[in-house]
Amino acid sequence: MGLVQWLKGQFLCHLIICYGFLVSGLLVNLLQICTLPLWPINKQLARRINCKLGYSLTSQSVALLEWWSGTEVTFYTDPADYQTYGKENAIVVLNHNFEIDFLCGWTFCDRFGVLGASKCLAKKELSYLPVIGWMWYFLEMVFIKRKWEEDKRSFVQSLQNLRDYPENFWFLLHCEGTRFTEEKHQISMEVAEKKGLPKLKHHLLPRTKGFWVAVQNLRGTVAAVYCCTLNFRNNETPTLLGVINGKKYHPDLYIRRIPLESVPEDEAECSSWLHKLYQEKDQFQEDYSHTGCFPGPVVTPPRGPWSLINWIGWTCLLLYPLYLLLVQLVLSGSILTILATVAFCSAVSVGVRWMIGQTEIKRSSSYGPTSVAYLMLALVSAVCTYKRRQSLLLSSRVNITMLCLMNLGYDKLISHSIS
Ligand SMILES: CC/C=C\C/C=C\C/C=C\C/C=C\C/C=C\C/C=C\CCC(=O)SCCNC(=O)CCNC(=O)[C@H](O)C(C)(C)COP(=O)(O)OP(=O)(O)OC[C@H]1O[C@@H](n2cnc3c(N)ncnc32)[C@H](O)[C@@H]1OP(=O)(O)O
Ligand SMILES: CCCCCCCCCCCCCCCCCC(=O)OC[C@@H](O)COP(=O)(O)O
Repeated sequence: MGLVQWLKGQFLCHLIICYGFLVSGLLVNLLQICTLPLWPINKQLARRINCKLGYSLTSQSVALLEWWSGTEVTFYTDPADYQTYGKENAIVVLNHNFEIDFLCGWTFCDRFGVLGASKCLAKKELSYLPVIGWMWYFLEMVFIKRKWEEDKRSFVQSLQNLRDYPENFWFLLHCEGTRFTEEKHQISMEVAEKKGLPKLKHHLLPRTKGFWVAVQNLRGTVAAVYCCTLNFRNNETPTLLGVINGKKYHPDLYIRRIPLESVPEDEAECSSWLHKLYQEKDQFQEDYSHTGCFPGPVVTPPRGPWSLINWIGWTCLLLYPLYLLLVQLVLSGSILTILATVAFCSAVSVGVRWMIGQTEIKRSSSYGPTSVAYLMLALVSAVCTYKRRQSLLLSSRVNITMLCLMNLGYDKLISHSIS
């Protein structure tokens, strides 16, 4: 192992990286707050400034991936489509299987100059993430609770707000709505079977409502759907911790441009269209597992220097005051102050570790019912069928069980199991 590679694995380096990310992030958040008075006066200028600020923070992660870990995303796409990337607004549909898929997404955005403005449909919990979540709020990211009845108003409003966005943006949608796990896959394939849809091997069954609503509300604003299929060579299972440790991964990304006019307007037709798209994506993944590549020529734009320049700039800017502070601390000779500083640094590193934890699939939410709930439902529905019309007492107990399940958020599945 070379010296540089050894250095990349050292805790001190990680501490410096995290310190830079956190402090620059908080400064970016502060500057974003300062743009608040500008919104009512010149909204478009405020948005542009926020895009630049967003770039300044997000591109640090791109630099980490591309320059620190040396990971290069290989792009497979039609050269004619390639000419349009970055010059139009688009809805990006991407599989949700990997812990660093968002980082690969950001690299893709950065290569085509839309990183600062790009958005995604994200679960509400992400909006509370310190630094990143707060930044997204100013970038007009669309957050949802993943409960349609509660989401529909704010979802549509947030999309409508994007109609006059002053910069080209890509809107990322993980239609599966949650990250792939074997358990969720099994359950979603049961739903597929009930709906008479073909089974998918590499994807969860897509949820179609969010896609349809996005397409309907962004017609005339967005020119195309970019169907993106991401995989990693040699069955790699990449992690953010691996990237921070300087581990190089080998992602392949297949992008197909589909003009928005070819997406049906009617909800049911749009839903079938999306299911068909996922069946095609599944076939691409299946072929990839045999051949190790996607169809279409490789067209990878070179990595740009700006993410690195920005990262080095922030690091230098923030390391100097840190250095002065440490020197003063040592010279002061106060044990109490030194202990307080150590405690503070430990708290920071625990905080960042917690943030990194949000990217880990093992901590994925239970969105989409768990198999335990599924088992309980099967039980409830069997009891219902057997005892229906027999005893008032029993049916009232079942009703109580159902009410409890509804409280746990499994109402959708209950109505399905009954129907
Ligand atoms: C390499 C990348 C390339 C490019 C990247 C480009 C750009 C990147 C740009 C920007 C990125 C910026 C930042 C991103 C960085 C980090 C963040 C990254 C990711 C965050 C992503 C997320 O948070 S994912 C979670 C949020 N997203 C979604 O949930 C979208 C999908 N969901 C929906 O669309 C849903 O429809 C809904 C949430 C809108 C509403 O859900 P609800 O359940 O209330 O209603 P539905 O109608 O969907 O549900 C009922 C129907 O569902 C059926 N059902 C039941 N169980 C299941 C199941 N397990 N699987 C599938 N379907 C199920 C049920 O039968 C009902 O069917 P009906 O036919 O009766 O309707
Ligand atoms: C220079 C850079 C240094 C980086 C230091 C590390 C700092 C930590 C960065 C944290 C970045 C957090 C981005 C979180 C994005 C997580 C996206 C994601 O994958 O969300 C999951 C949801 O889609 C679905 O949720 P589940 O239902 O699967 O649950």
